Amino acid sequence: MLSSLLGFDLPPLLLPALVLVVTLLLKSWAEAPVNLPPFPGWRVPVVGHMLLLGANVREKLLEIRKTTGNIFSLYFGGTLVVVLSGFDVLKEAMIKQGDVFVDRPVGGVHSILRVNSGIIGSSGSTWKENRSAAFQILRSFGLGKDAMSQKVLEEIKLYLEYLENLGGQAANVKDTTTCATSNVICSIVLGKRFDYDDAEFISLLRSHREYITLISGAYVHAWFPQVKYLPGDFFKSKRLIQVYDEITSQMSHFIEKISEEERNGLATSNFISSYIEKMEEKEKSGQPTELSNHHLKRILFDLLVGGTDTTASTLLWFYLYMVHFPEVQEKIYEEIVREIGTARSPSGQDKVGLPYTKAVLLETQRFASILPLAISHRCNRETTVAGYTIPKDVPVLLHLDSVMLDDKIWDNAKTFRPERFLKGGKLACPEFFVAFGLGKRSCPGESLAKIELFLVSISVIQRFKVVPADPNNIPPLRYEKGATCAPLPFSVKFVARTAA
Ligand code: HEM
Repeated sequence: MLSSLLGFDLPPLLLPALVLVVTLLLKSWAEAPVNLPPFPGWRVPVVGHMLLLGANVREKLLEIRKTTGNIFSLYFGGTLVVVLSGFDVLKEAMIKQGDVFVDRPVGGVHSILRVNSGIIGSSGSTWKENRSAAFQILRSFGLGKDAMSQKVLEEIKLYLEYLENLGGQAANVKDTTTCATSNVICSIVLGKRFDYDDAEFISLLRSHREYITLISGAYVHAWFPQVKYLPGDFFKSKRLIQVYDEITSQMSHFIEKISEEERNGLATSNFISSYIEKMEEKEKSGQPTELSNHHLKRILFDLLVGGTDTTASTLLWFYLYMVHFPEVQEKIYEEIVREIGTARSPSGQDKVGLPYTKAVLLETQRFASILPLAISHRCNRETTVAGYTIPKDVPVLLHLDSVMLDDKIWDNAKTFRPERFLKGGKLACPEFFVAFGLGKRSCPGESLAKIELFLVSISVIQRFKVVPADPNNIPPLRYEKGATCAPLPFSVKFVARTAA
């Protein structure tokens, strides 16, 4: 009938396919809740807006913000997601309605990885009790106090020795820098550090990085979990689960080892023993508790993965910027010479001074914006933000990039200019600096990260000049894709200042 109307024959499957597409479109329109934040374009059946986002999601989201506004909706496959951009909208949601946006999404990738546990992946009372217990224990080990600077300085001594031994030769210091930052956490959590050439530990750290890279592509699994049943591993979902299992089994191994040392009276004081003690005390007293071995395993994962890669990536960006902006490096060195000199090593007490160096570190974090979408949240009841309705249980992305790289906030945001963090020679960090997130879930490791970044950077620049391996071929300012954006692998030289 249709063929005779058109005057030509339709391919046999075209008509049913057209009917299916139209039905899916009508169904998705009919189902869409009213007054949602606007969409940037058509929702394609099955894939939603995934094709619109393309391969460079980071650039695309910044572009969508320009055309669609500070709050917009997207469909990742069949899953509705809301993106919050710009400081005012983020503040309205994360600060003014902190309790509504405090939880993490459930389902999709979260259930595949069984991650509704520990700190980063949990919600509700599990999250509250475990985050509070973990950071209470970390504070008892000196987090946020001078004792922490001491631990960091012990590691820096060995890190500087390693750089010295490079003898000014070009090197990619990624593994060692990651190992050094991880050692600071390991010394508290496990009561021990690892040598920079410990192949097993380096392999564990590389697994962490692989996990961080793969998890950023995890939305494919979130909207289409069945991909794990497809032959092959095109979407890397099987590899993601494998890496996750490898890391968690390593965490179980750490717990078993410490428990055994504890039984044999050999354990030095550490986070694991303190957590188990806290958990047993609560159990004995009959108090209901969400502390458990299962959560402990995931907390170790959170602290080692969350606390290592972020700090190490920031330090790598710092080295890269020093090579790109040698005049900034020289100003840091002049400040170090003026305030500390070259005869003594930096100490925790120096953190009250060196405003220019601290401004450079803030600018490094702003410019690199290593967690462009933070970690996804969930709206736990229907609410309104910027006049739009966000339905209950919708995953919410915090578009930190939109704040850190906003020309309206930072004059000429795409230029590296540490002076923007100085006022009358003093450090001034405005509330728009959201590298550690904002609201109830903001980074609990901020004080540790800041002291590590500060002490490592001044210790390195006091002793070495960071120069390009090849002055005619400076490594580009490009990032590796992942949940955190580390710079692409690069080599530089650490030339001893006395020889420079
Ligand atoms: C430069 C270094 C770091 C940066 C830029 C950074 C940034 C962030 C950001 C943006 C979040 C997400 C906030 C949100 O969900 O809204 C976060 C969460 C978190 N960070 Fe950090 N972080 C750093 C270092 C650390 C360190 C050293 C530790 C460990 C001591 C740590 C532990 C955590 C944990 C456990 C969470 C999850 C908090 C929760 O879900 O309640 N981070 N961090």
